[in-house]
Amino acid sequence: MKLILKYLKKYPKLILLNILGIFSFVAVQLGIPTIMGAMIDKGIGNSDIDYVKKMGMVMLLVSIIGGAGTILISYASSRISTYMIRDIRNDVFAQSQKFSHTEYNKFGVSSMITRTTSDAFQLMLFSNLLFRTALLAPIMIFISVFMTMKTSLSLSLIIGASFPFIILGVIIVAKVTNPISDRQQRGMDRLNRISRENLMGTRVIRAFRKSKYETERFAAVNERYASSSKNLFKIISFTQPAFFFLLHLSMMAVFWVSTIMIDKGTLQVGQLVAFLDYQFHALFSVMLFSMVFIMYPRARVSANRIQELLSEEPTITNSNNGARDLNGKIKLEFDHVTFQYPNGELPILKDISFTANQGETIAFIGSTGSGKSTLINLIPRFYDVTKGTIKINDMDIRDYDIDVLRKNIGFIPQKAFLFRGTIEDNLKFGNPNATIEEMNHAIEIAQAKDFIENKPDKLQEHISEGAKNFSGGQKQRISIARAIIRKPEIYIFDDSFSALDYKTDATLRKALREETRESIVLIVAQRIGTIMNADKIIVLNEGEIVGIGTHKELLKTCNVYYEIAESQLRKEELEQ
Ligand SMILES: Nc1ncnc2c1ncn2[C@@H]1O[C@H](COP(=O)(O)OP(=O)(O)OP(=O)(O)O)[C@@H](O)[C@H]1O
Repeated sequence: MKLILKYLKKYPKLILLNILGIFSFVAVQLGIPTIMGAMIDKGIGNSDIDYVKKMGMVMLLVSIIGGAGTILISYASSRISTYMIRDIRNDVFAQSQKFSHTEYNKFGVSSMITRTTSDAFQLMLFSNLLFRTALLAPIMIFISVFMTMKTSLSLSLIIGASFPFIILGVIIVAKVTNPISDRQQRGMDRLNRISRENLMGTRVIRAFRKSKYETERFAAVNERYASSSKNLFKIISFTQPAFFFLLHLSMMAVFWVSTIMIDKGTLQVGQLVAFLDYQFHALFSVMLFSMVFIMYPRARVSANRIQELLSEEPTITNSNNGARDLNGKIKLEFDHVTFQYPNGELPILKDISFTANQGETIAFIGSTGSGKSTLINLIPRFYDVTKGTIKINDMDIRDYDIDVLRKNIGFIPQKAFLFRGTIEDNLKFGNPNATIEEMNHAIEIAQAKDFIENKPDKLQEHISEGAKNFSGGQKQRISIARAIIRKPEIYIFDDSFSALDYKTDATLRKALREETRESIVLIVAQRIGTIMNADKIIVLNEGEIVGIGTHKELLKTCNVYYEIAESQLRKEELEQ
């Protein structure tokens, strides 16, 4: 509810329209039975056709006003709920942009998608119901109860007797549905997760002939989801017939008592008609109001899940008044850096120290899982160090404005990720103001010019979702060009040449050397050939530096490096 109230404040005009609609609706709905009662008793009872005509006109006018009120309620409530959910979705998305990898790992991508889609939708349904009925129903209940009592006190006691049963029913339903709603939304998370995994891993699933297994796995999770939804709808759908049963029961009692009263002359037929209408409004409004309480637990689960995202404090925060400039010649320094993943038990990097100066190429090599990617992920602050400091130009990177820090880094990830759009759109992701010359220069260095020229639409060639219409090597080269366009101070290549053939790899690195003369280049690679010309090679083993030096120095001083080189180079190359 707090979440809804917070967003509601933005739309005072629509709230006002909603209230206006509610009041005209209430006045009309509750005015009509009085007019009807008078028409029957004074008009039909006295055969006064003029009176019936006059009251008929009044009734018509009142109905038109009532119709306008209903339209106003629908207009205002649907607008408020739609805008509100739009704002919530925007805020959740903006918040997710602030999240570091730690928060992504904590929530899981699938759950974040469910929260912005399914949970937001649940909240929209509930808020729509809320704005239509939350104010309307209590006013209707209050006035129609008053009118029933005014029409006949003894008959109203009969209706009053059904109220405690309705309230008790609502409490029971709310209590029972709360845990089921929670299970249902978590089931939706699981469904999303499996769908995503399957859609992304289709080729693996087919290659390993696991389609049947995956279909069964999906069906099992889907069945669990359907079962909790079924239980929820069963309970909710049971409430309406139960309510109407109570309504009819009380109507029967009213008819029974009123027959006696009319016989005795203490009640008129018109009064009975008006009473029945008021009774219907009173009980129907109670039912509407009950629906708010019945739907509330489900909406609360969704609201809590959204609120949990919105109130999550990102672990990586931007320094207040962080430095806006890197100042002078670029220098990067790791000073006794230790790092442990928030969900991990042991440090992945231990006491890492090294310095990289402007114009230098530093390479990282080591067995898989030795911590190479983890190390370079610390530089753009995807994670923050656990101990020690990373400095750029002698200042802790946490003291820089995070945008300035990242603007100066050209990051080329292990798995090239391209967005749906054109090649040009993707290049401009690196620098929206890049000119055509700059783009051509970047694709030339990235050795992407030839294949782009061969595409029918050149730079305008369409990239499909997940860049499925490009090969692994082509994707890598576009993602390298995207980083070059930024002209960053620090280049980070995380195994970004792995999908290139040896010749392209060598030509690309040669062209890059010219381009990056004024920058620091950090390269993570598995191939010795890719890094042997680096100014400094850092050998990692189980998160520790076990060797620093040039290729030649390391061959002599570092066993781990020698073993890697031995497995990849010919004997003569080793002895050179
Ligand atoms: N998000 C994470 N949460 C917890 N542990 C992680 C996470 N990412 C990586 N690790 C662990 O950190 C260790 C180092 O992984 P990292 O990816 O840095 O190795 P790497 O040297 O780059 O390996 P590769 O050459 O195979 O890419 C591994 O044991 C891995 O399981």
